[in-house]
Amino acid sequence: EEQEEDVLRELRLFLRNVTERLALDRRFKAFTKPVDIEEVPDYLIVIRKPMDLSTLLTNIDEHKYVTVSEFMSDADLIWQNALEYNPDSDPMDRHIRHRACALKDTVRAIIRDELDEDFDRVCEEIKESR
Ligand SMILES: O=C(C1CCC1)N1C[C@@H]2C[C@H]3C[C@@H](O)[C@@H](O)[C@]2(C1)O3
Repeated sequence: EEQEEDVLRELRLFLRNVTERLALDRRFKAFTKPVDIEEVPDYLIVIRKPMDLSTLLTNIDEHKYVTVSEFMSDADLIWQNALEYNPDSDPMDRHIRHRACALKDTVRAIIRDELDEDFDRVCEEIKESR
C-alpha cells in the first residue's frame, strides 16, 4: 500500500546516501567500479559474484533491496571478493586487503550509528509480507 512504498522510498534514500559517501572516500576508489575483466581475465573464474559501489547504486535504483540486510549482503561481497582475489603477501595485495577491511568496518559503523532499528523492523515486515 502507499505507506509501504513511502517506507521503501526512505530506505532507498538512506542506502543511496550511504553508498555515495563510501564512493567519495578516497580509500575506496578501487571499489567504485566493476573490476575490469579485460585487465583481469581470470577474475570471473575466481570470483563468482562480482560487486562494486556503482552496481550497488544501480541495484538501489532498480528497487532490488527491500531491507538493509539484503543491501548488506551485496555490500559485503565487495570486500569479501577483494580479500579472496588478493590473498598474497606482496604490498599491493596487503594494501587492497587493508582497504577491504576498512570498507567492512566503515559500512558496519554507518549502519550501527545511523539505521533506526524500528525502521529496519518495518522493512523486514514488508519483506515477510510479500
Ligand atoms: O580485486 C581487484 C580490485 C581491488 C579491489 C577490487 N582487482 C583485481 C586486480 C588485482 C589488483 C591489481 C590490478 O591488476 C587491478 O586490476 C586489480 C583489481 O587489483
